[in-house]
Amino acid sequence: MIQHIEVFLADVPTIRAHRLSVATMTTQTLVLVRVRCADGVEGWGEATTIGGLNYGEESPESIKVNIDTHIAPLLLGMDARQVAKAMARVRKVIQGNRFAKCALETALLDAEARRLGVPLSQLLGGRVRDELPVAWTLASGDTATDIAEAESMLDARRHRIFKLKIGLRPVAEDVAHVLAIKRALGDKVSVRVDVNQAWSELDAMRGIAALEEGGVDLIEQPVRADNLGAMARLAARFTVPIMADEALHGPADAYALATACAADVYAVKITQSGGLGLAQQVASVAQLAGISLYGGTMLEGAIGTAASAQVFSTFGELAFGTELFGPLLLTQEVLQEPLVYRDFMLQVPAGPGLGVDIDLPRLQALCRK
Ligand SMILES: O=C(O)C[C@H]1C=CC(=O)O1
Ligand SMILES: [Mn+2]
Repeated sequence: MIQHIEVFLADVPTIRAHRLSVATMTTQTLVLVRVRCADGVEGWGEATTIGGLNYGEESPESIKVNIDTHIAPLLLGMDARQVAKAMARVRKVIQGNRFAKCALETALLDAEARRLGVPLSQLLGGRVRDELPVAWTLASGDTATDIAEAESMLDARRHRIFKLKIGLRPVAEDVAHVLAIKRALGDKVSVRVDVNQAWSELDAMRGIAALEEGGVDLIEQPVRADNLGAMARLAARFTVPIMADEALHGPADAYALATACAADVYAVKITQSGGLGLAQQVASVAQLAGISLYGGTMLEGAIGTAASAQVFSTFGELAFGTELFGPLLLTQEVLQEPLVYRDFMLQVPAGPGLGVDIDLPRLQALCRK
């Protein structure tokens, strides 16, 4: 039986300022959910988002208050082992709140997989890979700093895929910044850009032409999420793949984007999809439509990153790898044993449930009082 649900908000400083077109982050607020069951088993989930309300329509505070006030009461007393039934109840009466739903589904599946002594991926059909390629985001705002950071990641054999955050400066300046980095790093790396919706369609036509010419491998969400027409025209016009990120909020969007031929690649995120099963449905739609996959992040800490890894490990195709580097952007560890990154890969945890264990005293020390 589901006995207790608790939401923790922890403000963790980042290792450096992280500049996106919608926000500059110097701390990340981890939103963690613990579900305790009557049989003594507990599970954890994460609903972390980016930039308060700058990126999406759920903030850390709204997620906590909505779970505490509206969602937890629906779940308390239900059979903890019937995860699908519990989530069906929540989905029937709660509109939106995808991040909260994802965290709760994660926690329930973590608990059930621990009970069964299997990795969470086993409850999702089983994994087809045990490690995932991991991109790093260069977003210091300074070209030379970004190049030095990338070189050190290459030397440490941690990352060889780099995503550059652009869209804040004029198009010509952003293009010069990206191409300087691409020239400095050469063909041994993959350089990609994320515009976070900042460009008009005209900006995008100019910017993408230059980036494609300069050898950039992927263009993420160049224009507004709701402008599927522009996404489709850009995808048809350019050879460099166009990736949907903010436009993708679960299977219905995946279907609409596929129907509109509005993306070549999907950035699948478990929170944006509304849960682990729904993220798998997004992948199924992509597979049916011939769209490639990329495992995205909302810069979650270790719990959300482990949950994402469990899901992405089940994807048959993952042509563009993942960006599951969230914990590496944070100055504080919340796990007893950190996730393992080596040889440009994240090892998908193999133990029961999420395969990671929270260090509760450490987390509590970081939590808002
Ligand atoms: O993809 C986004 O828009 C959000 C996020 C993912 C990596 C990163 O640096 O920011
Ligand atoms: Mn993005």
